[in-house]
Amino acid sequence: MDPTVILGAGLAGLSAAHFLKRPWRLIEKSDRVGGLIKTEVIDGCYFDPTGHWLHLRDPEIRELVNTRWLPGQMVSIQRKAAVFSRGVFTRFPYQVNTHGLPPEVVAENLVGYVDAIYGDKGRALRERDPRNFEEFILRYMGEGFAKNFMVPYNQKLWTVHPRELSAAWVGRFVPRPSLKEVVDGALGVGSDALGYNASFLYPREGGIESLARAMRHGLEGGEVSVHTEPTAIDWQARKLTLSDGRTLGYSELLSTLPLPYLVRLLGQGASGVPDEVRAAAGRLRATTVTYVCVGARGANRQPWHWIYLPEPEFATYRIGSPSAVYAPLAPPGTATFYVEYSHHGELSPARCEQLAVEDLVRSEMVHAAGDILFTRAVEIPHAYVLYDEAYGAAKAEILRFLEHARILTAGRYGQWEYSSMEDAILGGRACAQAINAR
Ligand SMILES: O=c1ccn([C@@H]2O[C@H](COP(=O)(O)OP(=O)(O)O[C@H]3O[C@@H]([C@H](O)CO)[C@H](O)[C@H]3O)[C@@H](O)[C@H]2O)c(=O)[nH]1
Repeated sequence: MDPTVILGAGLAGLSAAHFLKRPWRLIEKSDRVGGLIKTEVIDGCYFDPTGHWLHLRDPEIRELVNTRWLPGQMVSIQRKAAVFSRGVFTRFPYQVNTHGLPPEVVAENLVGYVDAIYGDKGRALRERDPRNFEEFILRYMGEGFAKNFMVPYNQKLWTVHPRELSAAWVGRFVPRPSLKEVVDGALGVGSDALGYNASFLYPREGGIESLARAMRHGLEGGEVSVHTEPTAIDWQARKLTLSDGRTLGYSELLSTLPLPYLVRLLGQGASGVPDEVRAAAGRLRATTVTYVCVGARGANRQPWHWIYLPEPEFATYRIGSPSAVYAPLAPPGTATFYVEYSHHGELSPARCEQLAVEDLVRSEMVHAAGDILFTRAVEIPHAYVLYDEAYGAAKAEILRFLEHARILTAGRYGQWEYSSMEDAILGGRACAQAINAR
């Protein structure tokens, strides 16, 4: 019998292989498994593709990570994140930590919040569901928070105005503060533990890629092929053509590849895809993120694990510091950073490296440009999926066809969604369980 074929050996693909109870074949284009769970070492400094901190909620996944995949090798870290705005650092999340900002900004945020939640001004929005992300912000935070943080920050992150996005992705990721939290935060007596990532896990050694390596090491019942990718999928014949020219039959197919790319592969197979599915794939959009890995002379000047930069004077939306999160990620006397740039179309690596140096110095994360030891820009092609007007219907059209073609998808790219590492592991598990039950 042909194996279950899994396309892509990121977390979702590795997880599916782990949970499958039938023979499987895992196909990965790159030279190693992990997808974005990849750690590069530059001059003794460890860099993941931006922040890859594990927040685990599912008991089975927590148990697997802590006792099977990386037993005794995870460190637990309390988040220290901040916002840099109006020349001061305030703690993350902005909406419950405004103490320290200029008083007129604090007042604008507070008055806007009270108006939105209790006042006449917010009544219309309170009486219906938000039609877009801007309305969500205004409904749950008010005009001050919108103007002073949420709109400018999210515009940079998503590359489009929040009114062009729905709020379908916000879930646990965007805190909706209570009055007490907002007031406590304005007075500087709030809790530091709000939000989904108040604490997180990270491997003691080897960066986040250790997790992918450990998952691969524990796999049984199948075969991993790296340096291999499909060039066409014939869904009626249940066959893939591979980059080396061979064909591979499958009994079940699970794809974790970016959804538009999967549609293209199906279009290149003998069975083809309907025009409307191809058109739907063309309507799916995502941002590209270029992050710049930076090493700087001297210890970290700031304690922050990462900072958010809402103001347009900074081209970056967020700067993170692996060495601040976990000191062994850099040699003693070196501070490391990832500086993130979101864009559509061309933004050259050289330009990002130049911007990163300017942004690091102006945000006071690094003392002077002369302290920079190295910069290296890396591009993530589909970093954040855009939940724009086309998103819901286009994705539904594609998923309907995939169901008809009996192809499952999982993961941030396979499901074309905004989600966490744990969500990818859970998605892989759900698909494996569905296949096991067939
Ligand atoms: O003060 C703030 C800052 C941001 N937001 C909103 O929260 C949304 C989510 O932000 P974040 O958690 O940073 O999003 P992301 O999915 O990119 O998070 C990954 O990166 C790390 C870490 O944040 C940086 O390394 C995190 O652990 C990962 O899951 C954001 O879109 C803002 O709209 C806010 O409400 N208040």
